[in-house]
Amino acid sequence: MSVHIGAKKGDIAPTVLMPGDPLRAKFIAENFLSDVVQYNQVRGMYGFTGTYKGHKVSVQGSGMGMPSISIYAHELITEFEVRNVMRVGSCGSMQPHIKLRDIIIAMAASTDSGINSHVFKGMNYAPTANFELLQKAYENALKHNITPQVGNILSSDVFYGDDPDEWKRWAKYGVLAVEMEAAALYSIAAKFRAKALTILTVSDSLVTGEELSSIDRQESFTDMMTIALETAIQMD
Ligand SMILES: O=P(O)(O)O[C@H]1O[C@H](CO)[C@@H](O)[C@H]1O
Ligand SMILES: O=c1cc[nH]c(=O)[nH]1
Repeated sequence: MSVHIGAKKGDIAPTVLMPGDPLRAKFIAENFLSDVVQYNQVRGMYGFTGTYKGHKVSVQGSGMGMPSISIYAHELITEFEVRNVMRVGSCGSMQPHIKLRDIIIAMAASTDSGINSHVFKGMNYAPTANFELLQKAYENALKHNITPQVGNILSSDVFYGDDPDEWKRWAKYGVLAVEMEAAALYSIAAKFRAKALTILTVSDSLVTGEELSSIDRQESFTDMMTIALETAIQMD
């Protein structure tokens, strides 16, 4: 057991899907996995292990924001020998051509957070996805007739900011969308030589102001879940 994950060694698969929402983790386990065992309910941050097409896969909620995902990613990798982590999250589109429910694969994650500038003493580290996971996820998306947007995203510390136009600074430089965890996940995975990827579904548009409901965010992003699971079983 680690401080925040109440599992025994061996309870968690080497490849883990990580939604921010623990109820999205439950949805994935209940609807996509067989022979499911719940290994964690500490702090309500559910974690499950099951099989997908005969391969062992786990799904672990990360919570919202970089401090939260940092704790879970650190413990998964350093205490449970997890080697591949795929975040499956929601995001807000910053580009007019990226619409609600589109899929984004985050090749890189810019950030407004102080976490890495603290570690790198003010210099700028570039949190980057693992290429093997990215390539496999992209190909699996195409096989399912989904064409994902691939590029740079913003991992922000702020959901409700003061400046309603702040996002335009990032959009001007081609950043596709905003979420709140990928930069920390990529940095921690790199530090411990694990592989990480973030796949996102657009739940809001900062361009148009459209947004999906919380139940949609919890249960309806099945294309993203399928891409991640198809990729997971190629990592055995
Ligand atoms: O849907 P999840 O995976 O939680 O991701 C996004 O949603 C939350 C904000 O509503 C943040 O965690 C953000 O990154
Ligand atoms: O972090 C997030 C997630 C979804 N939508 C947003 O606008 N921000």
